[in-house]
Amino acid sequence: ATVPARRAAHTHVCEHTYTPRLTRQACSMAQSVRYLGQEEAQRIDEELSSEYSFSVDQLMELAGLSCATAVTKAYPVQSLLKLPPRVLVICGPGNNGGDGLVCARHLKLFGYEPAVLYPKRPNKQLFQNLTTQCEKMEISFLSEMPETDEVDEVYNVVIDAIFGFSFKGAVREPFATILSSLKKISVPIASIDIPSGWGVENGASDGIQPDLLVSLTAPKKSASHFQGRYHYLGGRFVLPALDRKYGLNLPQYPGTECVLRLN
Ligand SMILES: NC(=O)C1=CN([C@@H]2O[C@H](COP(=O)(O)OP(=O)(O)OC[C@H]3O[C@@H](n4cnc5c(N)ncnc54)[C@H](OP(=O)(O)O)[C@@H]3O)[C@@H](O)[C@H]2O)[C@@H](O)CC1
Ligand SMILES: [K+]
Repeated sequence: ATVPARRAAHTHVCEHTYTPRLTRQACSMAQSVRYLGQEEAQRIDEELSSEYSFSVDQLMELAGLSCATAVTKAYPVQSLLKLPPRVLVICGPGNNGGDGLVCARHLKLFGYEPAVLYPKRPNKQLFQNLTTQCEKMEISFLSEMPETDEVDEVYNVVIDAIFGFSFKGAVREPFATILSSLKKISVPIASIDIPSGWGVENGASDGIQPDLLVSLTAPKKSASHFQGRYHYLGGRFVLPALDRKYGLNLPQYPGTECVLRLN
C-alpha cells in the first residue's frame, strides 16, 4: 500500500523522543549536538578563559545577547498582550545572574520593559558594573518577589537567570521561595542555560517548567527533559578547536544569527 503524502512527511522517526516537534532538518541538526555533563560544562567555561583568553565580560555579553534575542523570537514585542511590554528578570548570585542582567539591558534596547529582581548580589566589580548599566538604562530593580497574581497580571514573560551549570544540592533561600512561586504562575518562563532548581544533568520532575530554554555553548544533559515550546542554542563564541576537542558537534548558526532553534 502506498503511504499518503501527508503521512509520508511524518514517517521520519526522530530518536529525540523529548523533541517530538522536530522537522527532519532540525532533527538531524539537534541529533548531532552533544549534551554536556556538569563538570564538562564547567571545564569548557574554564578553558575559554585560561586557554583562549576570553574574559568573563565578553562571554557574558554574548550569552546575554543570545538570551534576549531568543526572547524576541519566541515572544515578539508586538505580539505581547499586556502593555507596557513588561518582563520580569530574576537574577541569581552567579554568572547565570550576570547573563540575566545583560539580557535585561538588551531587552530594554529591543523595546521591552524589564524589571529586575536581584536579591543576592555578589561583591564583584563585574556584577556592580552590569547593575549600574541597567540602572542607567532606567531598568527598575524590585525589592521583593511580586505576588503570583501580580506576576500573571503585569508581566508577559519571566526570565529565569537564577542558577546555571554550577547549581548543586537543595535550593537555599531566598531562591527556594522564589522558585516555588514560579511553579504557580501561568506566565511563560524563559530559562537561561538550565531551568533553575533542576539538576544540571538529571533535571527535576517537580521543578519549574519553562516554555523557552536557551542552552549556552551546548545543551546540558538536563535539557533532554525540557518540554517547553522553544529550545534555542546561544553563546556563539565557541572556537572550532574547542568544538573538536570536546566533540560538541555544534550546528552551523544561520548567517549572522546569535541563536539557533533546536526544536
Ligand atoms: N562558557 C559558558 O557556557 C558561559 C556560561 N555563562 C553562564 O555562567 C553560568 C554558570 O555560572 P556560575 O559558574 O557562576 O554558576 P551559577 O550556576 O550561576 O550559580 C552559582 C551560584 O549559585 C549558588 N548556588 C549553587 N547551588 C545553590 C543552591 N542549591 N542554592 C542556592 N544557591 C546555590 C552558588 O552559591 P555558593 O555555592 O557559592 O554559595 C553561586 O553563587 C552558566 O550556566 C551560564 O549561564 C556565561 O556567563 C559565560 C559563558
Ligand atoms: K537559569
